[in-house]
Amino acid sequence: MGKIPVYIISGFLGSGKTTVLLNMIKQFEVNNRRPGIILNELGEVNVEGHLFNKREVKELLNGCICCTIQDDLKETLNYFMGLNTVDVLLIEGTGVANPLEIEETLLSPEYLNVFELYSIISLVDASHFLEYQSIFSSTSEIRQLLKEQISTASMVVLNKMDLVNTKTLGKIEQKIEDMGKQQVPIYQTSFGEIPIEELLEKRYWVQTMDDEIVENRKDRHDHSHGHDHNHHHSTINAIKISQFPEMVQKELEQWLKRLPKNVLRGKGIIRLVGKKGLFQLQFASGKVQFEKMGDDSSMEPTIILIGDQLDITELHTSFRATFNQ
Ligand SMILES: Nc1nc2c(ncn2[C@@H]2O[C@H](COP(=O)(O)OP(=O)(O)OP(=O)(O)O)[C@@H](O)[C@H]2O)c(=O)[nH]1
Repeated sequence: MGKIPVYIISGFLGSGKTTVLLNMIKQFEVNNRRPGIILNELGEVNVEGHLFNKREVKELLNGCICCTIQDDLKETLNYFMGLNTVDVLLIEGTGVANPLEIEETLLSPEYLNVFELYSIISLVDASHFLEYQSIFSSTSEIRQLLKEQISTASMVVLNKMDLVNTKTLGKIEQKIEDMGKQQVPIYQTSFGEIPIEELLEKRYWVQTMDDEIVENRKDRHDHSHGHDHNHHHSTINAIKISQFPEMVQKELEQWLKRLPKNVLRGKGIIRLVGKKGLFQLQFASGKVQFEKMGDDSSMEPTIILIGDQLDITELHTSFRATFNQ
């Protein structure tokens, strides 16, 4: 059996990684290929797990595979190695992962003969890119992390183009160019709709010379030794809100939109007053979405908020005050 191709899907919180991942999975299944999926979430539960029902999924929760739970990543890779039923592996990092550490794990000797990294696909939320890059509205850690997610990419996907105008696009392109990304393809899209052959193309190459790994991009060489990575996302945290009754849709929407700016992302499973069943909640790029889940869903209502130095007490108090908890 040949090596198992691996795709890493990176990109900041809410940029569209899961959207692209689901497109890729569908495509593999149409072609009778059996994808293994590794999902990593900062929160202690994955409220999107149901999107991957009946698939070979491993969830790594409550930390980032690029640092605090890197051993879990190795364990999971070992699991897929032993399975023999998976012929492609898709890894979605948390929105604050630096793909470099995942890449390095894959390049370590125990995995090099089993897995073959095909591409690091980096999603960029075009509607928030300039804001996240601005020293006035973002922290240096977030700016650095975004830069790393882009600079490690084999392919950049500029997503959420439906939310930006031409002038903004020009500024984004200039910024990405300033980051030295002229040499990799940059696709502009909405809802991650990129021709599948572009997504799946092998864009990452490793040569082995005298047992020494030489990466395809020399500009990153200093990263591959010394292992002195800065975990720029150390101030990012996630909080879980649970055990709450049905919510009034409008009230929840208003509460989310009024949250402090350091709340960068929200997702959850909720019940809505006057509506049957469970709903998937998405809060990203300042927009709130609700989607009805299947009637067989039986998860406990939960909301996960992710952001930069979130104040748990403040957010819980605000939640309780707004929803009379
Ligand atoms: N308007 C707009 N919304 C989008 C687009 N792509 C994705 N979304 C929405 O943005 C939200 C976040 O998308 P996801 O695919 O979950 O993003 P993610 O990168 O996996 O998010 P994290 O889980 O935070 O890492 C969802 O509500 C999507 O439906 C787009 O191109 N335009």
